[in-house]
Amino acid sequence: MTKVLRLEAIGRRFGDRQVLRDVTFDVAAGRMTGFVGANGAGKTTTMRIILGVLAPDAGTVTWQDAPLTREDRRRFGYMPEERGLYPKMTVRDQLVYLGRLHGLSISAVRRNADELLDWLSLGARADDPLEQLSLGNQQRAQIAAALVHDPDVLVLDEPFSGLDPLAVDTVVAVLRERTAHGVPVLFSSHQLDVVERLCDDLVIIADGTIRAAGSRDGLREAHALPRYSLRVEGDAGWLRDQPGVSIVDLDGPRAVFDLATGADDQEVLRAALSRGAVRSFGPVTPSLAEIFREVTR
Ligand SMILES: Nc1ncnc2c1ncn2[C@@H]1O[C@H](COP(=O)(O)OP(=O)(O)OP(=O)(O)O)[C@@H](O)[C@H]1O
Repeated sequence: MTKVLRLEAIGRRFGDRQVLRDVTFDVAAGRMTGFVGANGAGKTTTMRIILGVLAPDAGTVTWQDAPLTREDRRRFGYMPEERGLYPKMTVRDQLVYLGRLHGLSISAVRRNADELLDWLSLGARADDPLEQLSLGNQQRAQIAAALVHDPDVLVLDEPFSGLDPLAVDTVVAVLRERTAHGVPVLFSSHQLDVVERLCDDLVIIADGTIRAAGSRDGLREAHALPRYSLRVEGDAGWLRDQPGVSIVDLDGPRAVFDLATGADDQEVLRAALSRGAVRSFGPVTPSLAEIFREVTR
């Protein structure tokens, strides 16, 4: 039995619009899986199908190799796009209420709620109604709500939107603690820099189809170009005449260039050293933004 949440060949249409087509990917135990795509690509629809809020027209979602049951889904933590806490209820009361709804004992749920609120730096606001909190703090409360019942699987729709960089780090620490206990975490985000920094695995969706899925580092390698960056002491203009080199960007001592197939990177390095000091030289790995542009073109 593998602790994997698996989507296989999921299809969904709204009216005559096919919004998901053959959506297949895994969210593995103990991994943070970033789910990225443009507006309307199908992320929220996919997450709603995982949670059973919406039924697929085709395909299956399995957890630990078996089709998802209502009981499994009770053990999932979900942060929906439309949020959905009660504005007039205090933060702590809603967490306790939600934890009880998921079947936790009152003592367990109080303990979890207080721990999460502390961890998310919301302890001082625990007895305030949600509507009196800043938007960023309301967002933290939503995250606490998704986590309060110690879920087996976490599905979070845009958990980092509206958070400042420090708050992002706080939330990441809380999620990492969950993955360290083997929980699979699927989160959607528009912030490619944030996803790049903190996901282990990546799923890229465009127009309802999966364009790339796999480990972040594996995808980077798979999409790597024979591209290099070089910084020398003097002017790097000589690179223009170096065999096999095509310049991508040249700015005084700094250059980014592609190497033709078969050209030797060490040859370029030796050429640089023969002209003076070399401050840095190495391959350039593509950023997530570049991979995203390439696979969604
Ligand atoms: N209930 C619905 N009825 C009709 N069309 C819908 C419905 N829900 C979603 N759609 C359409 O399905 C497509 C996918 O929407 P979805 O919300 O899943 O995208 P998303 O990737 O989450 O986008 P965003 O990043 O903007 O939240 C969109 O074209 C959307 O208009």
